[in-house]
Amino acid sequence: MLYCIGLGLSDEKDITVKGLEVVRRAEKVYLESYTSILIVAKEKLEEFYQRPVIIADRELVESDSDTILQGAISTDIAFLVVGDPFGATTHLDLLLRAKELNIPVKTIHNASIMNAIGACGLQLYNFGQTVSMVFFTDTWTPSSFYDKIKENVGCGLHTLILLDIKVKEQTEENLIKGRRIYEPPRYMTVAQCATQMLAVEENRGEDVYNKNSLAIGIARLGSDDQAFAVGTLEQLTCWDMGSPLHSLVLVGRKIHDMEIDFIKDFAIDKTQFDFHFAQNP
Ligand SMILES: C[S@@+](CC[C@H](N)C(=O)[O-])C[C@H]1O[C@@H](n2cnc3c(N)ncnc32)[C@H](O)[C@@H]1O
Repeated sequence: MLYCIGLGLSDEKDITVKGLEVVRRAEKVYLESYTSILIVAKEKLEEFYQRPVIIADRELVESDSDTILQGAISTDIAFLVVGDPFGATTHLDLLLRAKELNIPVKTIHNASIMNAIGACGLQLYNFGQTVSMVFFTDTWTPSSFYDKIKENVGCGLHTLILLDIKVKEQTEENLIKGRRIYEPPRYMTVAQCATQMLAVEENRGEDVYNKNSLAIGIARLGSDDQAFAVGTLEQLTCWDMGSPLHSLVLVGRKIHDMEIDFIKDFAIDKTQFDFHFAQNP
């Protein structure tokens, strides 16, 4: 059996009792390591689970999945995913391959950025499509997120923006020379996201949002030092929210008075909040 087990959002103790029971008896325990991270290192998980944990990078999960799946034909294999196994990235390719091999799959769910986001004070009912923001390069500034935000804004809905994670990146030179040397991991910040959003708005010039639009920066949701910062996109371009992971929510027009009262508490500048709120396009 292949068990896909959600680890929740913060540390080793977020795993459910059901999940922990499987981890303790599974033949092998893999940790998917490229779509999200916990605030603790793998060693901390191993100590708490009392089991060795094998890091599963993108290559192993997407191109070499049989290495994981062969074991699941006759034994129990635990595949750990930070957050919920079906929150954002769904690993459908792995599940389809398991199906082809007639391997039964069981999922043990957990909190995800997709549902815990309500902690920022905005109601899940009022969110539109979730979008992803990737790191722009000198030659690549994808803006497909913009059209989805435009649809959300058109309906007055909030937009959750998930931010890029780059692990095991290689320089052009190392890639060409086939060297397995990797750059340090990069996690997009709220400030980088706000900056890229404004650059795209300037290019498109459609005024879907602008520098006065209200947004909420979210950092390390679910951990003891989780942080929220409410401000205009312009304010957030230079707001430091500390260590990863970060997400950003663009606030929509459909907003209840209670949501307003709640988010006001996180305002970067409380004295300006009412003014900024009134200006929110
Ligand atoms: C692919 S998604 C997360 C999928 C994960 N399986 C889940 O259910 O939460 C990864 C992105 O979600 C956001 N994210 C995940 N956990 C977060 C957290 N604790 N605080 C803030 N943002 C988070 C970040 O933008 C991160 O780059």
